[in-house]
Amino acid sequence: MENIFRLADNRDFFNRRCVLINGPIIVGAGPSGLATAACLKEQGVPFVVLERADCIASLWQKRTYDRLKLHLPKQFCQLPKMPFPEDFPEYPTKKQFIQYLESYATRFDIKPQFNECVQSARYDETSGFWRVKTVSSNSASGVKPDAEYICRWLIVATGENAESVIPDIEGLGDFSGDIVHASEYKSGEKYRGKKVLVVGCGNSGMELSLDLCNHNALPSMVIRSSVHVLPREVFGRSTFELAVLMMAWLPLWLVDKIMLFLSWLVVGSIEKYGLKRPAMGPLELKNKMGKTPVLDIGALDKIKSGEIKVVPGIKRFCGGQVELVNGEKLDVDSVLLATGYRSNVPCWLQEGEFFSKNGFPKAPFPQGWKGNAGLYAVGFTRRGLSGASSDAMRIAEDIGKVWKQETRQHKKRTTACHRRCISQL
Ligand SMILES: Cc1cc2nc3c(=O)[nH]c(=O)nc-3n(C[C@H](O)[C@H](O)[C@H](O)COP(=O)(O)OP(=O)(O)OC[C@H]3O[C@@H](n4cnc5c(N)ncnc54)[C@H](O)[C@@H]3O)c2cc1C
Ligand SMILES: NC(=O)C1=CN([C@@H]2O[C@H](COP(=O)(O)OP(=O)(O)OC[C@H]3O[C@@H](n4cnc5c(N)ncnc54)[C@H](OP(=O)(O)O)[C@@H]3O)[C@@H](O)[C@H]2O)C=CC1
Ligand SMILES: O=C(O)C(=O)Cc1c[nH]c2ccccc12
Repeated sequence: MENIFRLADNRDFFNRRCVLINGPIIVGAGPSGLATAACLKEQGVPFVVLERADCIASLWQKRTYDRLKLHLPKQFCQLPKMPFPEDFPEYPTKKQFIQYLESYATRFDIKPQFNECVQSARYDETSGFWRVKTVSSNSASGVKPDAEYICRWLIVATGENAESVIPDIEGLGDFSGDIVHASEYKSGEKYRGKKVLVVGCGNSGMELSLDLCNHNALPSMVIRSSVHVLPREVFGRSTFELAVLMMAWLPLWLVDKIMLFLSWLVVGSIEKYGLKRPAMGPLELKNKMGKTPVLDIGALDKIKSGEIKVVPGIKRFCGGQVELVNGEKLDVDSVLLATGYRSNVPCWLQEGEFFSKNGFPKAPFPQGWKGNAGLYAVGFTRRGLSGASSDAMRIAEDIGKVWKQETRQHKKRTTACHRRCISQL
């Protein structure tokens, strides 16, 4: 690869490969990393993408269930510079979305370095470069040595869902049945006839409970606090699209009130089924706390019919039983943890100014894409794929400007000088 230079003495004390990258490093080959890579290509900026998994979009390919579909209409989920194929439905399936991402990577000739997990990254004030250390995992093509990359720009694209959240609940470790996080659930097939406790009532908890019903399992869903459930469509129009249209004219609080009124018209009152609504409106809650409202695709009907039982918070697990905060005890065969995800940035990025302790940029959207010293973040807007696309375009334009200026100047320099720059590192 022309944008990678091996340093003269290219092994460190731990026998790590030391590699100088001419251009930015993108950490993560999910939709955010791919979108940024495509936009950089257009700007003529070379880059390297490092991905811990052995494929692109590993969240979608390896950590989601079979029946998953995009829950926002397709126009809100496509990446920059390449629309979805016209024959895709309004809500593409997971398979279609992955197919789209594969063709996206091919179209923009994006070839990530797979099986390389970024273990640490820090800015070296003295040299003015980022030092990025990776650990390689074994791949079909053999064992790669660990590496240290050195670069001017670091683009964090590891996602809001990098790690699964496993709650610390008394007795969970000793539970006698099987425990699976939503990210490992594929289908309800193997739960047929089983009593399944689904912990959590976000989009994952709701959709897994629905899938369990469709496979004749017996789900009980834990709702420990409150939740906004909105129908995915109102009167044949996407609820999300209606909200976006209204946001152009009306203040957020009013849009929230209208959304709740429309939801009430379509699904009626949900309180009588054990679902308490948060005090804050659905869009305000998403913006302020990052909590996504549930866009219902059928779980609510199953709750109304009693096929999904709603239960309050968990006190403890005891053998094959769960004790709830209201004192009720339930026999449980399996536990599904639909307890959400977290960013992994604090585990590897040695930086405390731009990113906060929760692994998200401190500045709210639309400011959280650019930090200091060549640091960028894409896909941490809590606005799904459309937020990632808007970050990606901003980042590429920003780096592209500097790149063009510098390459113009660089052309005037001699090759000898170029060599001197590298050997100074
Ligand atoms: C079940 C589910 C359904 C969703 N549905 C929608 C939807 O319909 N519409 C929507 O807009 N959004 C949706 N989202 C939100 C989701 O965040 C986006 O769809 C999208 O996947 C975000 O892309 P990303 O590239 O930022 O993160 P990811 O897709 O998570 O990609 C990040 C990549 O970084 C890699 N990585 C992580 N850490 C490291 C490391 N240290 N070193 C190297 N590589 C690393 C990961 O392996 C991964 O491949 C959904 C999320 C989930 C969990
Ligand atoms: N395209 C699609 O159709 C889908 C999209 N998604 C998206 O993926 C992202 C993640 O969603 P999801 O996985 O649902 O995660 P969320 O973070 O949205 O929800 C986590 C849920 O787990 C609950 N919870 C956490 N810990 C406990 C505990 N100890 N006891 C009881 N309940 C607990 C939370 O309750 P509390 O609120 O009280 O903290 C909350 O209800 C979202 O952005 C979502 O929109 C997910 C699935 C499908
Ligand atoms: O699916 C997700 O997690 C998203 O973040 C998509 C999304 C962005 N803004 C929203 C508002 C309501 C429901 C979903 C989303």
